[in-house]
Amino acid sequence: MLEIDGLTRRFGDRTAVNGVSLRIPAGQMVGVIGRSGAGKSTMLRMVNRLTDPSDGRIRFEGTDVTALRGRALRDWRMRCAMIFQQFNLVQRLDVLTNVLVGRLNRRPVMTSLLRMFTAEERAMALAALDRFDLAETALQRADTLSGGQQQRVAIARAMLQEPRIILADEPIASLDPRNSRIVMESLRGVNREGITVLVNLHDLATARDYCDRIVALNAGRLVFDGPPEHLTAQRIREVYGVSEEEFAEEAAIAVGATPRHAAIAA
Ligand SMILES: Nc1ncnc2c1ncn2[C@@H]1O[C@H](COP(=O)(O)OP(=O)(O)OP(=O)(O)O)[C@@H](O)[C@H]1O
Repeated sequence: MLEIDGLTRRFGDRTAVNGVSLRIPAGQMVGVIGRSGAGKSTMLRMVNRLTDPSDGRIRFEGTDVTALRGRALRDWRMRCAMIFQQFNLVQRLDVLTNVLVGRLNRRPVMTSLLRMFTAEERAMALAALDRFDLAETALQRADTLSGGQQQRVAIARAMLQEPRIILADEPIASLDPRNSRIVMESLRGVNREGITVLVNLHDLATARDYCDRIVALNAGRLVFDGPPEHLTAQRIREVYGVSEEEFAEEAAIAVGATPRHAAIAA
């Protein structure tokens, strides 16, 4: 269980996340939605402690994540893998090594990359690539892969961390509809193994299609928390004061993506 209580983050006089409380049982797939600047990224980054909260508490299975320091904080970050919109692969390294990077935080010093990994770890990395249909790309440089393939490599890398939670910040915003589907299916696949997934999405339809639960933020506050079927077009209008289409367009422009309905029409 991930417990978030009164989580708040201020940047100067701006409150990016404002008193958010959530209980997320292990194994849930939670979609986080909201307009640009609503605080979605800040919330995810606080869970992983890339950003420190100004107030409030995060607990995971009884451990106070907000108080972790040093080694314990590094261990938490390993258990709580992040996936980003821009994949964050090391472009000049091959795909296999990029996946093995998921094991690196277990090691004190970075020396020669490949020699540091055991045969067992390399087998794990290959199995992860194979699972996402990427085994044949293992020895290619990362920058020769398509965006969708790179994002799947990022998911494979996250899996090598043996995470309990995956935090995905707009993982499909740079992808076309087909690759978006493949990546969302990959995330759903790992979720079905019992890994909790929190995924920021600008596209409501995707959130509805893939998530068990939707959490909506508006100006840092939690304004909706429930199953996808409760997030009706009318509810969107009540919460955000705009139609679902306007919401989608605005959010897509903010993350530099194409709204799904526009992409399909194109
Ligand atoms: N490091 C920072 N310094 C100052 N302000 C910040 C910082 N990070 C975020 N903010 C501000 O906090 C608010 C929430 O930003 P955040 O990126 O979390 O929103 P978001 O919902 O993820 O938006 P988007 O979908 O546009 O990425 C915004 O007003 C943003 O400008």
